[in-house]
Amino acid sequence: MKLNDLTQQHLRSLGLLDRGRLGNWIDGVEVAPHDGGYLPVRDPATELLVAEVADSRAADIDRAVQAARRAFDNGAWTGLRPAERERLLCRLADLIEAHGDELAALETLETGKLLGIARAIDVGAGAEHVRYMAGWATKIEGSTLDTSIGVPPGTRYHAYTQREPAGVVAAVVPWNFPLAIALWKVAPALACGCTVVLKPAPETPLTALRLAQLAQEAGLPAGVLNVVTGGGEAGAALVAHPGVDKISFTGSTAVGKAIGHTALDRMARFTLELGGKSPMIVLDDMDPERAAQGAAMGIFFNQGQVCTAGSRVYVQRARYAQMLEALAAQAAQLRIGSGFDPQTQIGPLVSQRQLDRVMAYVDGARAEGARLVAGGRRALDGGYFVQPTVFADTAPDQRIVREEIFGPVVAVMPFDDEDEALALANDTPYGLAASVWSNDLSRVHRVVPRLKAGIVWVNTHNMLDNNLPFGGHKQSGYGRDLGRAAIEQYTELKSVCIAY
Ligand SMILES: NC(=O)c1ccc[n+]([C@@H]2O[C@H](COP(=O)([O-])OP(=O)(O)OC[C@H]3O[C@@H](n4cnc5c(N)ncnc54)[C@H](O)[C@@H]3O)[C@@H](O)[C@H]2O)c1
Ligand SMILES: O=S(=O)(O)c1ccc(CO)cc1
Repeated sequence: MKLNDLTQQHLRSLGLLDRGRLGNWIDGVEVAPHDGGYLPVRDPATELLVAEVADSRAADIDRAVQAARRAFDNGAWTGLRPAERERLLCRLADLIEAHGDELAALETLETGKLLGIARAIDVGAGAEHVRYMAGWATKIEGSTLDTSIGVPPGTRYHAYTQREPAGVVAAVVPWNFPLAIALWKVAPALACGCTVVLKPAPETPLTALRLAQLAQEAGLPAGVLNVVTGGGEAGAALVAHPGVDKISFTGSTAVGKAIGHTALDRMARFTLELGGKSPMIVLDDMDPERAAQGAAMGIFFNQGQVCTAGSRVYVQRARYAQMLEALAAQAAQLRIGSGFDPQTQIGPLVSQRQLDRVMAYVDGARAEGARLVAGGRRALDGGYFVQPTVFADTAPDQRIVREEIFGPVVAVMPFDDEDEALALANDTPYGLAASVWSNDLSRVHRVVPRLKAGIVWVNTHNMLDNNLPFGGHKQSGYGRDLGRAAIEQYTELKSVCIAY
């Protein structure tokens, strides 16, 4: 199969055709894998091979961690004045923006996502995030304390706390927002004076490798940001490496738990951003058309490959039929196609594996007796496309209600009162996000505190901000990305006590 004309035209204009084989980025240079081979990177819209990247093994990981260790220990980055780190990170943000067309095209090429989303979120919000975190480099502070122990008599103490960089950071990221999520980890780590080994998902390594080159162009010293490509084996070797002080992972809950165990064995610090099964609660004072629009955005944005996707929608019974009809109509209208086509609203899923996984959930839901009201089939010829799919009247114990699908599939269910809505919404091991849809402030204030989720939206869904800490309750994670909270994740607190 050939790259479709649109993709080809777009990539040729940016000089991105025929990327060939790409090695790891270690210590400021491209390095071929030591003993592993190469992994294919495919365009999900056409299934065509677009590049091959290193399938890294322990020796490659060791080389990258050693480079990051040297760069940390020699003080070339950590020892810089914070204002200088800020300046270099701002330069990196400028370069990300200056190469925005290229980075967005690479992101669409490897994920299949809409070019507009790649431009706005992975590139636009990503660059803003680097700038936001650069600002923190000069604002990391501790506190002074008045100690009054008075032992031995006559001795006084002056005490203070300071935050120090956590050390060498292993950042392991997924494929849904490859550049944005990489930057959520790389930017605060670098702002705090850490050095980084970044491992992107095997499906989406291209923007991470380009980011490392841009970091060098921005003036970051060699070894400060290293990128190793590969799959689970590479990730496992990285997080188990004794030279890694801090692990920052975004991905599935199963892998996150395994990483947590590995980290605890040597007491490495860790942040885990994991899966979700996020509920939307629509109260009966809400306009069902508006709620349906919100639900469509909540579940179909990025083909549902969003960890906060609103994949369970609970609607108060008086509005249930209307809202279901409106949501099904919206799902049926969405235009499916290449992410490079500006008319497209739903692109392909990221891989054959993800397509098979999502279709297994859809087929399983049918077999379990869920009522299909929209979609339910693969779309187009070739490529990993799935129709936006709506199931109704699903039961709390069905797999599409309990398990994370990570695709454009939503289950819509009725409820009678707020207590029932909250019981259903909280009936999950996950606790990443939730949304409430109502214009009645008293009802909103009653419901929000009772939702067990790291972020709760009111009359919106999937909205993140660089300033707003993001992470999960329950099995959706440990620690936080974004905002000031992220700075705490990449620093160690030290107390200093001086007798005088
Ligand atoms: N909470 C969040 O912020 C957030 C954001 C996006 C995605 N996610 C989650 O990510 C998942 C989808 O992404 P995925 O399929 O790439 O997840 P995944 O857990 O399979 O892989 C994530 C990353 O971990 C690596 N990896 C796999 N096995 C590993 C191991 N044993 N040790 C170390 N690294 C390993 C992968 O190569 C990849 O880079 C979903 O569950 C989704 O909810 C969470
Ligand atoms: O990383 S994710 O949680 O999947 C995510 C959610 C929302 C957005 C857009 O605001 C980006 C990434």
